[in-house]
Amino acid sequence: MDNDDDFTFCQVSLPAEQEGHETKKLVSDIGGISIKDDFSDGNNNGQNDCLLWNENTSFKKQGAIGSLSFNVIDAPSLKQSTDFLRPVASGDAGGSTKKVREENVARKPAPRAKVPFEKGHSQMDWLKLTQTHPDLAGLNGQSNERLISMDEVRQHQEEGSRWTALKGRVYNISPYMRFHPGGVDMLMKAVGKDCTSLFNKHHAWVNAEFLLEKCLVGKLDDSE
Ligand code: HEM
Repeated sequence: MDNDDDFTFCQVSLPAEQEGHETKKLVSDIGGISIKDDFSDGNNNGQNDCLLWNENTSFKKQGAIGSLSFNVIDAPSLKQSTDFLRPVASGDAGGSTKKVREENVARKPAPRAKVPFEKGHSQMDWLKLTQTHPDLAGLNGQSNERLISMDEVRQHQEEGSRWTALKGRVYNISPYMRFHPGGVDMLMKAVGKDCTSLFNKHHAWVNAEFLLEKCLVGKLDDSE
């Protein structure tokens, strides 16, 4: 082989008389092996190391083949993280594999509700706009640190000045409308309101503070 990174998996059949014993042995060995996705660059204190398992997993052995590194871990330490694969308690031991498969089919993730973005309205286009537009929030020189009441948020629902409160901050989301991956209609539900719970319901992982930084008009006055 010219390149160490090239490898091929192939299925190998064993002679019939060995198959039962050997297969059992291989299955139990495979149960204890897991491939580690090694993104660590030595500067991140191993923060990216646990992409495939949680940090409670104990490593028995580490090694490398060419540029691929691997860890052998205790199968029991995986027990917790693979709990979702286990069948519901049942007296039927023989049917358990089938049940596991059926459960996995039943647990399809909910379909994504993303809408295709219009030309020139990708997330990358939005980031470019935030770097170049002088006043996305429409502040006209006002400070974006003033306290804003919910009452004032409710009054801003007009094109060009649609406000929402999110996690204690008030944003003018008008310029972001057509860039929102969930669509304009969804984002309209946030206008004139505190949209924190709606936001968290759909995508608590989204970093709105960063995305809407340039749309900030003030801090929500929660003294009401
Ligand atoms: C106000 C600030 C908001 C920001 C900055 C924002 C941003 C985003 C981003 C970045 C995505 C893509 C997420 C991903 O690819 O994983 C997204 C998707 C989405 N957003 Fe929002 N969003 C906001 C508010 C809302 C609100 C209030 C709703 C609901 C009423 C909503 C509904 C959705 C939906 C349905 C999707 C598609 C979900 C999916 O990808 O599965 N968003 N939003």
